[in-house]
Amino acid sequence: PSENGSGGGGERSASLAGPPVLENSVQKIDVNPPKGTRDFPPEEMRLRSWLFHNFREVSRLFGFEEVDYPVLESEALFIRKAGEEIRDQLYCFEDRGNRRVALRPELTPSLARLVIQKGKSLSLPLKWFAIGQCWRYERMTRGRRREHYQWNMDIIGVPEVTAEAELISSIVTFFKQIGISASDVGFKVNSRKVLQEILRSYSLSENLFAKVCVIIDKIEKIPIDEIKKELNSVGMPQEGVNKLLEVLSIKSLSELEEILGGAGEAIADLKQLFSLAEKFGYSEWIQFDASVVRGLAYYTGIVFEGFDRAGKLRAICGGGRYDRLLSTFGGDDLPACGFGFGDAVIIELLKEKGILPELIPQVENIVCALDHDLQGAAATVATMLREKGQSVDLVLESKPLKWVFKRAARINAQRLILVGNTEYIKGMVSVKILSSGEQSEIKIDELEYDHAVKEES
Ligand SMILES: Nc1ccc(Br)nc1
Repeated sequence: PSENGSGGGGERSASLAGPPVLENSVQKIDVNPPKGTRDFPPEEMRLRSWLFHNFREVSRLFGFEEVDYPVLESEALFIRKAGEEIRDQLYCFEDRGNRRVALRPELTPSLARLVIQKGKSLSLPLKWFAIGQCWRYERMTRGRRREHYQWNMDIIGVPEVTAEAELISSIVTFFKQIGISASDVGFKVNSRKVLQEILRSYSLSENLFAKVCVIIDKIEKIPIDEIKKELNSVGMPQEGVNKLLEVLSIKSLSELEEILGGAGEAIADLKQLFSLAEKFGYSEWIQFDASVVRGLAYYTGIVFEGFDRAGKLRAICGGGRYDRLLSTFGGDDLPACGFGFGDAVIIELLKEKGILPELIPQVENIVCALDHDLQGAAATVATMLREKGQSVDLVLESKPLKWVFKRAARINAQRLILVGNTEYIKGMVSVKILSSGEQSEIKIDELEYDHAVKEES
């Protein structure tokens, strides 16, 4: 409540009438963020900024351009009928214009929408990256988060597996850049074309494909009998189910080749990817795993996921080829592949490994007037330093020196600059290097000051 009293009738001073009574005495609001969401106060924001800086640095190294889209999209962008969890948990609602809208659960459909919108004006290949907040509405029974930030990298217009190899290389680069090695994490790599070839060999219709992938993706989350039941329920005959489950347990490409024969695209793609991995220098990071299909309906080819070798955490990142997504929105198909990398599991991994970065607030100068009538001079000194690119925490009110030193230590200032009368009239300020304690008087113009400090009137 403000000191001049607020609420009905004339102004009242607090001293006369006791604490001000707010009109309709508003109930204290809940100061926590909405369920499943996070605030980012300075310490947490430093870690997030560090993570995003590393995402951006790798994206720059790979020549990707940054893009972004509205967090709010038409619900239609995410309505897929393959039984995905991401669909069941869509954060959707009807807006005041009676439009069905949703907070985006992922970024790829927005990318597809923008590519269709831009159409022929785009010169391929596109290499776009984004870091965006994504949402889900999950019953809080599981107490899981409802928002996270995802780094996405996508290559549009390249049908060759070189695109997937490049994307995995970018993630390897990111891991190495933050101190994670191939002994900490790996990538499980597969191709959905394996499944496609099996469905074809049982002359099962292609529209089973997405649903079967979504079911298989749950293979480590629900009992195998449930998996079989769901596969049967979407129309897979028992014989096909058994063959499928047999293929999922294959451990090597040569074994896969025996089962599928050497003519299929699945084997060719996977062989090319592993050969490229050799050339990129990240062979030790990847392994074939026939059971990996990922849970998004639109993947059509190579899929991969980053995992922690200790087996304690959920997938760190995941991605793959999605050559048919654009046509599901009425656009002309373009070859496409990409990945999503969330901001949560990676932090858990860094904590597990004990390699979270130590991020401290940093400011070069704290400037303080030693008495109130020098506040203007202090502002002038601060401005001069800032114009030279120096960061300054300017003390904005009269404070005892003890307070100033305490604040200087808390914000980790490198230099304390005191504007005091005796020095000031000589055009000087007192400078203390806080790490060494070394103190000296410096001419203000030697602080790279480019115009005379005008006498305070
Ligand atoms: N898709 C999605 C969105 C938000 C969170 Br938290 N997790 C997954």
